[in-house]
Amino acid sequence: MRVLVVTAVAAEAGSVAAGLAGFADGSPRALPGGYALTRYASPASGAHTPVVLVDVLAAGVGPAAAAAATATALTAPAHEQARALTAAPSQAPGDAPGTLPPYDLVVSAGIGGGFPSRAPLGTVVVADEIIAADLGAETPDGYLPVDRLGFGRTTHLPPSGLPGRAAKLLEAGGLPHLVAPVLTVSTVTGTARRAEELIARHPRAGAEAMEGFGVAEAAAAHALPVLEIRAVSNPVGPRDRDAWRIKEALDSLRHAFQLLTPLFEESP
Ligand SMILES: O=C(O)c1cccc(C(=O)CC[C@H]2O[C@@H](n3cnc4c(=O)[nH]cnc43)[C@H](O)[C@@H]2O)c1
Repeated sequence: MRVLVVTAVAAEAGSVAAGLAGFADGSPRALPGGYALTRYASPASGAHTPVVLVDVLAAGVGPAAAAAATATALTAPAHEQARALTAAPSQAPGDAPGTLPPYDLVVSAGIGGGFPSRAPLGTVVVADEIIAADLGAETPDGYLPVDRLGFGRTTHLPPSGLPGRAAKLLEAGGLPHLVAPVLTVSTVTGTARRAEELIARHPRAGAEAMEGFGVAEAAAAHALPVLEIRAVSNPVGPRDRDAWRIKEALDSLRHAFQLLTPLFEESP
């Protein structure tokens, strides 16, 4: 299994990496465009245990940065192979030194805002839908998402069963969690009115964050399955910076990845 985990910032990438207990830490790899990812490899614990490679990438904040960095990471094998073939034309692409492998699963991970009645601080929300919640048009009759305008889509679905398998692992580890839609927004919610609007449109939503849909768009362009994992750092609602619990959320994120590693040994 080869997994690409995309976070927004280095602190989130650090929590993901710290959760990959027992994994060997590879050196950072430079990608085109100035991106860098770090590879972690599971220990080979037996002849029949597949080695899991997890690449962790800090992509920047927001859906556009997330999509750009994820797409770059997903096309890097082609870049790397082309470069290796130019250097040594007789070499088969799969054997090229420095070749980055393709991936089996892409995961958007980080902290996020939780809708307080269902995802209080510290809860880990596993997305069963990844929804672009502000990609559309305002009209006198209300908001219209882009798909209702006849363009593109606003929802990506993880493979059926995968969020449930993730939830079982979190349950077994005693980590508070919820399987629910995660909204992707370009503007962090800062009023009760906006939070109510979002809930009216997406009554099952558990959390909001700023990258999931961008990561999912890039994964979909490469026909790869996607998952989103968010550890709640603050409530969605009126802006209150004193209410942020970033350190605790980063710790929940670390714990979540510690518990989720068996998921990466199965195919999605
Ligand atoms: O200035 C504020 O009021 C404010 C409130 C919450 C978060 C921010 C950020 O700039 C963090 C963006 C960063 O973290 C994720 N995140 C965390 N909480 C939320 C949230 O409530 N809504 C949306 N995104 C959130 C996000 O994915 C970004 O990577 C500022």
